Amino acid sequence: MDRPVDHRARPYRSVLYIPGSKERALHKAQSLPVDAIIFDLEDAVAVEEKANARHLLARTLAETDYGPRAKIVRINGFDTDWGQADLDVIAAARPEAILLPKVNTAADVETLADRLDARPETAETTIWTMMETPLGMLNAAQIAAAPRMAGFVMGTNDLAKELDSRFRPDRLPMLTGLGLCLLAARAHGLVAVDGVYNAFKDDEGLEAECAQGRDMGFDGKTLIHPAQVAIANAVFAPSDSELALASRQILAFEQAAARGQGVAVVDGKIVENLHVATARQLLAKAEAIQAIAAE
Ligand SMILES: CC(C)(COP(=O)(O)OP(=O)(O)OC[C@H]1O[C@@H](n2cnc3c(N)ncnc32)[C@H](O)[C@@H]1OP(=O)(O)O)[C@@H](O)C(=O)NCCC(=O)NCCSC(=O)C[C@H](O)C(=O)O
Ligand SMILES: [Mg+2]
Repeated sequence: MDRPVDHRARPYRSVLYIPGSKERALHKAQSLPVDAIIFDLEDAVAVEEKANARHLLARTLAETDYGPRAKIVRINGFDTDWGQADLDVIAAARPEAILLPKVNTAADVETLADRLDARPETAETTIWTMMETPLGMLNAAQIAAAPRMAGFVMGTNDLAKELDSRFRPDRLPMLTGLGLCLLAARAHGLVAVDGVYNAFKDDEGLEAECAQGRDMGFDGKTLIHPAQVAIANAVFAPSDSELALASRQILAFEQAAARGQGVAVVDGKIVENLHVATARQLLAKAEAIQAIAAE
């Protein structure tokens, strides 16, 4: 039997949006140390630029080597005038993943999956969804289980609009929705990336929001400007002290196991096999980050 694909095997600490209409930014991304790029044809592209942007993006994807960065294309929804044309043009570039905005139900994903199934060039393309509507968040578990699903991206701007909530540094109005999506993502083995921090010159605010997202369990943060990349990469990478502790936990547990015991104690805290699994996961993540840095 085939082993299930581990969508979280590669890092997604920094996921940068680039408007598909901005040629200079599309080229700049080749030199930025991001883990993934979302090439955007939706909200970052003005209506009058939609057609040009999709052709510019298809050409750029065909001609440009983005190295180890994961490449995700956000198309417009199929309930707009542009969604189907976006897919028709972008499919030829064999995108790794298509990101569908404003998804409300698993049926939205199935519609896209059927259209991908119908084209040989998108046989390997996975689906990511923007989680940004109240209905979508309430249906997160069914959406996560839909065909070809590989990742969730939180759309906190749209969610704030829909909730009519105010910006708060602690993101209290968002936490229920973010938590529902994280539960669904983890239940179905998906990547989960946190929403953007709009004030792209406020490093302190960004760092605090990244730390909150990391504490909650997100894999990384979506970003809107290159100046945000270093902070997200640092906050979502395992720290030196976390790695040292993980190594000590594994060693202590192995030594305890050799003595026939199922529990070790490190720094006054118990270490059981589940903690060892987390420690191994952390070391694997650090290795994956090193591997893409070396490419
Ligand atoms: C926010 C910006 C409009 C600022 O643009 P600009 O004033 O041009 O920035 P700079 O002059 O500081 O740019 C310096 C250089 O960096 C390049 N650049 C800028 N932004 C990007 C980027 N995103 N990716 C790659 N490169 C970028 C510039 O080209 C300059 O390069 P160079 O001249 O060679 O030095 C702008 O940053 C921007 O448009 N950001 C993206 C906005 C966006 O994508 N928005 C949509 C996604 S957010 C969203 O929709 C979330 C979700 O749906 C929700 O609901 O929450
Ligand atoms: Mg949005």
